[in-house]
Amino acid sequence: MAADRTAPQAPVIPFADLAGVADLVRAFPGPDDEAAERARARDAELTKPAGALGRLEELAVWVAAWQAAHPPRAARPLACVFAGNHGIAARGVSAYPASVTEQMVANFVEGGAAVNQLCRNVGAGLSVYEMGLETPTADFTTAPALTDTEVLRAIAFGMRAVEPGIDILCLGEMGIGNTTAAAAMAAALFGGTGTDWAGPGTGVDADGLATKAAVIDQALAFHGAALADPLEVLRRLGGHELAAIAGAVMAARMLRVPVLLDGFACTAAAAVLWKVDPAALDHCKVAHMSREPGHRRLVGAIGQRPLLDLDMALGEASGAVLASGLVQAAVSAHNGMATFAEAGVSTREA
Ligand SMILES: O=C(O)c1ccc[n+]([C@@H]2O[C@H](COP(=O)([O-])O)[C@@H](O)[C@H]2O)c1
Ligand SMILES: Cc1cc2nc[nH]c2cc1C
Repeated sequence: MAADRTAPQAPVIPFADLAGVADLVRAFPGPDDEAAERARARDAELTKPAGALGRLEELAVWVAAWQAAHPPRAARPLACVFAGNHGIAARGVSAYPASVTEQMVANFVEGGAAVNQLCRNVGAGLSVYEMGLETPTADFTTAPALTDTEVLRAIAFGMRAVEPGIDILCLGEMGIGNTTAAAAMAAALFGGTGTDWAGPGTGVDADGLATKAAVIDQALAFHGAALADPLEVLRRLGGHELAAIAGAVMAARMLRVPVLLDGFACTAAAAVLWKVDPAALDHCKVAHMSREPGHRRLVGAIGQRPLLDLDMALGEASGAVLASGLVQAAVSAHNGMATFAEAGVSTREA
């Protein structure tokens, strides 16, 4: 399946500043308790020992609660891959040149990337958003990665990517250098040094890993106390695609679409909102545990337990799309199974 390619337009920016973004996050709607209760009640009637479908049962209830609907739906997943370039890539922190970001966008559009095949497998749509690839972020060791206007525009752009009518949103990114940005963001949000959070990314050698840790430490020292504000972490250390992911997470909450988060960079972008309000990611599940070592630490910090653990470290929404198949399985079982009464199966003995 080929991807839709969408060039950045100038979205209407619905906030005056980052404080307005934080206000919206703190005012997020909660889950629909009635839909969740209906899902739990139906689950208790289905022909299986109580709890025997394990986390699939919890997934069906979670989808109902955040869609505010019972029965839950999962037939229409949409994957959104945001692509951005990073000034820090010029510092030798990736195994690949920055030109690969644009080349992989072309590959997504042609249908040749892993995510295209994974989308085909679950019937997901795929939209690829180029976030001004000709304009990388500034090198965050000497300046904020994004200006105020750039970060607000990228958040607003990501918000617009959430199409009404979709059942599940799978978020992912493409951006050479962005595991360094993600590691810096994680260190700023949750403490620790470059060494604690840097990993191989696309496969840097020992020198590359040492460079990564060093640039993260330089960035933490350069930005200092300004990093106490989580949305400043996104602006100063993040990137266009990472801000867009944060915006998409926000819009999905408002539009009642459950979200699957992909690997390290995607989770780091979402973690900014968790730091604003720990309830902000309750409509999101980390889809898989990335092989990138910082991801394990990061998902622990935001209290998540990934659905899958397959030693993947690809990005491009691949793990999120795979996990959407699991959500579809959970919802199919929930909606389609017979109840004990319908099937004439004896219930548990008293
Ligand atoms: O999803 C992950 O956890 C993941 C781990 C390592 C690498 N990646 C992908 O590789 C790119 C970033 O790696 P790097 O080495 O350039 O920082 C970016 O396009 C990501 O989608 C993704
Ligand atoms: C080839 C390649 C494909 C990717 N997909 C997501 N990130 C990527 C990074 C590289 C280098």
